[in-house]
Amino acid sequence: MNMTTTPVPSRFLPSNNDLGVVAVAFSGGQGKAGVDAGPDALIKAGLLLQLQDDLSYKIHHDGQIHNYRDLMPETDPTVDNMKRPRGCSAVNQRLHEQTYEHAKDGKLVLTLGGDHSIAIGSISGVARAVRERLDKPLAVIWVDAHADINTYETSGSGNVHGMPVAFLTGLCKHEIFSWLKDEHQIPLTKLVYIGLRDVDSGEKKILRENKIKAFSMHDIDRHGIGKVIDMALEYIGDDIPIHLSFDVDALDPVHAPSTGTPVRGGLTLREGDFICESLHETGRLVGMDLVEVNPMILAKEGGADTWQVTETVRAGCSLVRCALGESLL
Ligand SMILES: NC(=[NH2+])NCCC[C@H](N)C(=O)O
Ligand SMILES: [Mn+2]
Ligand SMILES: [Mn+2]
Repeated sequence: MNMTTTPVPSRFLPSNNDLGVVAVAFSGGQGKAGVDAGPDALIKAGLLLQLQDDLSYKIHHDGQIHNYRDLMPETDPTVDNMKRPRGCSAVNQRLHEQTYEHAKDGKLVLTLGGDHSIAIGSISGVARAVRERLDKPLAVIWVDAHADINTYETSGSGNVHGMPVAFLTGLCKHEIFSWLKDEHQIPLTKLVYIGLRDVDSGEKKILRENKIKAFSMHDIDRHGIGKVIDMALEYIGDDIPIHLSFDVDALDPVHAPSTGTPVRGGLTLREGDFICESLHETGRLVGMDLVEVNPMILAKEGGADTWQVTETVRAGCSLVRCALGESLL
């Protein structure tokens, strides 16, 4: 271990298998219906029972799948190229409080989405707790086909699920999101991407100009997933807690077809699980998001129980179990 770094105090780390769960039925960060049904599909597939019975977690879940309808404005017109900005902001502000409440007593926090815009709230809430308890920033490993680092100025779609990293790192600020405080930001030097293969040209410029660490599918092909994880963890350093934000579209559509923006040429099931297992092994994982499971997306092709939905939900459950300590032997 590098002698100049202070290890993360164990009093912070999730030690007693307490797991805070927040289920977020939100789809307003993008335009396709159905991603709000993701958490229900994951929970109905038995995810929380598996975590409790097989992995011995004490689950702290309010039993709800939050749609935050009380927070939704009646009309939510586009502002500065952001679609449904007020709903996105209000949901994330509430979610921020929910993940913060769990993380502040040292619980590991699992957020089930929902589209990826919800990482604005889930991650900033965990980052706030880490800052208060440890006076350290939070590192984020963002596993995704996409960089989700558009600002409202660079975004071609106007969908906020393509912007969460820009908000979380402070590259993008907006008065509608004024509750998001600078001190809960993720430093650009503590952010690592894995799995990228569909990055917009404006995003490439942002990645280059800010020297953001990113391992694309090309890098995974070249080095193998084991080496890529080693390099990612070395880059972050061994002295801070880690949040894993896993967009199911990082997996190849062969394994996770039921998602809104699938991109060919992605991770295998084992590569995805391996990333999660490796982060569990660090002992420094304090939060995880699993997002963009959309059980409705291919349903029109033969009812909601198509093999595509089953496979995607199974893959999502497996990723979470691996991040929370399931091992092969
Ligand atoms: N979380 C996601 N699946 N994001 C896809 C983003 C796609 C595109 N880059 C956009 O900004 O609209
Ligand atoms: Mn994606
Ligand atoms: Mn994403």
